[in-house]
Amino acid sequence: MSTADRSGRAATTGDTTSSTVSNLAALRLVDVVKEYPGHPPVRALDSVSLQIDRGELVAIVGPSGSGKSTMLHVMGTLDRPTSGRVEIDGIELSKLSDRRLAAARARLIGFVFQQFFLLEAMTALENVANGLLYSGESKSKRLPKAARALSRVGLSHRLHHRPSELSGGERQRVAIARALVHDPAIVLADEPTGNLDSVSSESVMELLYDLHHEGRTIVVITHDRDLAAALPRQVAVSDGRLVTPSPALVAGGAR
Ligand SMILES: Nc1ncnc2c1ncn2[C@@H]1O[C@H](COP(=O)(O)OP(=O)(O)OP(=O)(O)O)[C@@H](O)[C@H]1O
Repeated sequence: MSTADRSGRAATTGDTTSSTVSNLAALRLVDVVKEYPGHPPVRALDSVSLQIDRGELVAIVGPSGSGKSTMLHVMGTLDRPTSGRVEIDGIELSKLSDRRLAAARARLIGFVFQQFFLLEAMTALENVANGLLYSGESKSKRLPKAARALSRVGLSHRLHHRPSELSGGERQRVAIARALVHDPAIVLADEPTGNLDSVSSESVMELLYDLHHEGRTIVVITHDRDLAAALPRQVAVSDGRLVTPSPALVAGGAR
């Protein structure tokens, strides 16, 4: 699906019939609870319902221990909720087998992490092409797509550099290219500027903003209130609950 196909929010925003809400939604959490076992168990997410529409750039913001990482793991299907539903691009993921879930995750979601998670033995081009491994495409198709993704993030002059030969900001751009190369329904970025100096942070956030203007759906998880305040929508988390209700939920859209 093209980037343009993935977006298209503006035309129907405000119409909250359930079919329209589903068509608009890149991601929906419905009554999600996540408990970690223990004595007593820890309820890290407590009845969280949230809709993120296609083309949105959203900050999920909260202090340490509020449940942001747990939410990222549940949204990204890296961890299963104790109860509730997780839908991405209209597909309910909570009930899929582990094998199908891994395939859906690889197709639907792009991840960006604070620590970059690039492979040092590989060039930037190979690292980004790795984002297409699950697509089943041949290497001869993966490499030109990776080169285009690196060009999009301003790194066409660094294709054959290894991560250690790149600056922190450039490494994060490689990671963003890897997250985008398979045209995911949503990009989940966990503290994407957490390891960067202020200049690199600003330029990575500008890139995320540009990608949002091109129609990408991006969720930024952060503890940084200033960074969150600069994004078009903020969802605040406190003690595992949403402090700011999603507008779609207020309108009765997601239940
Ligand atoms: N594996 C686990 N087992 C038990 N409790 C956990 C586990 N992981 C997280 N928790 C608890 O769940 C709550 C939410 O943790 P989470 O890591 O999601 O918060 P966070 O907002 O991401 O914090 P930080 O910004 O410090 O990373 C915390 O009270 C934490 O102690």
